[in-house]
Amino acid sequence: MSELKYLSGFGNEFSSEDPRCPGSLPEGQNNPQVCPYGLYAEQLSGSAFTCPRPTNKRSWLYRILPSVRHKPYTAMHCGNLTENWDEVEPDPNQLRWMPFTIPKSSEKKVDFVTGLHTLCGAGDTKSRNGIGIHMFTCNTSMVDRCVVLPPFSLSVPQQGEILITTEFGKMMVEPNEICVIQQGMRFSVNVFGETRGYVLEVYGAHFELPDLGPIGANGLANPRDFLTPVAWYEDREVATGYTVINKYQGKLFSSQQVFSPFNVVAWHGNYTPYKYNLDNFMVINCVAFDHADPSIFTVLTAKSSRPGVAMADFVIFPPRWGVADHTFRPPYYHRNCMSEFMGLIKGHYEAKEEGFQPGGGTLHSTMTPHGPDRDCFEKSSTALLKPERVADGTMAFMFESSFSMAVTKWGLETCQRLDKSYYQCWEPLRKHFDPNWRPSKQ
Ligand SMILES: O=C(O)Cc1cc(O)ccc1O
Ligand SMILES: [Fe+2]
Repeated sequence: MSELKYLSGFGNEFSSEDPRCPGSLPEGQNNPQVCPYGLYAEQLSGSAFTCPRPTNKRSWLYRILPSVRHKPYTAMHCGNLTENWDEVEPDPNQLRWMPFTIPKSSEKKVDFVTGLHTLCGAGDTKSRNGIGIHMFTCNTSMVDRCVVLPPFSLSVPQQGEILITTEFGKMMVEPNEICVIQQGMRFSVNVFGETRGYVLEVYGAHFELPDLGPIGANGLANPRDFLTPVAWYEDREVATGYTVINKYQGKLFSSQQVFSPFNVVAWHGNYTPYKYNLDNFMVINCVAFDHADPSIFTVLTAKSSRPGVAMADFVIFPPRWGVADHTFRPPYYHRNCMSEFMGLIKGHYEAKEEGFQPGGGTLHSTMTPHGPDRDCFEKSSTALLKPERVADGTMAFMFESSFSMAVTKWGLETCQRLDKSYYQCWEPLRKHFDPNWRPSKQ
């Protein structure tokens, strides 16, 4: 496959034409009486028409046939995808999952949609307030089918690259990259072997770059490093039927059409899919003493209506220097009013060298205590505090959410990956309290 091209920037007003059709973007207006090349104009609105300019998102697609040319939707089997948060009793325990099992293609062919499994979440898509966290484990490309999700979804491939064909063009997303497919965008996923990753769905808010405050104009995830695909179309008739899968109010529906939906010859607008390579994150961290909160590592945030409170933040723990003086450097022990789901793309996580593996996960729910295991505590309390590389060759991440999430039956039982011994990593923590301790005289 030849190198794919991308447009750089975050939330820009982009425009793109498939080079096979020069002049396919109408000039000076969105709705000419007749579009160039006999295309149909279609608007994709990602925000209410009336949103203030900074949050108004829409794109115009110029396509061979409009999306509306399809047979009625019919309900389809949802597999392990759910939005039912009452399947099992609430569980406030610290939860850890071993790497989620990827089906062997010799045994069962599973594509991206069939391979989506809901792990935890909260809220509902009807009121557009909530989130869902899913794992995808698959081994086969989607053939003549695509999917459209109502929420905004952020995908984190962990094993195997994924080629995502969208109405805006194609994106190759490798482990250590993430991609965002926005509400209502149709996409199809090609894989090249056994593939696994994480998906965060946010029901009602766009992902934004966090404000930088006193950091200044640059840093963290820089806008220019976000990449949007360029227009690519196929004029392909599919006599046997092309299936468009629509996730609607938490359930899957399918509809048939006789042509590929990737028939957009040109488009313009500020509502697009995009990808981002986590190596481009400009890390800010403590250079004197104490442990800064992980919000300094926020790549993207989906804000709630409460100032400073996210429906979900996407936070990473990238390779960096640890230099803090007279400080316990690893994550502190804590209880958080936010929920913390963590995944691991590669390597290991500093607070737990063992047990938390790439392709697995942890959930520390609202106010559930957690922190370093015994080994980490003992080592870091006595370590010589010289400048040290932290997390080299690793990439852990966190979906941090203000929702108190429910875990699904699949997550607690069916997947059979729950590590029942997780709590034991804190059992060996012992007392160091010494009532006779006195400050040493300088
Ligand atoms: O729980 C965790 O491991 C994530 C985390 C990391 C950190 O550096 C500080 C707080 C925090 O929740
Ligand atoms: Fe935490």
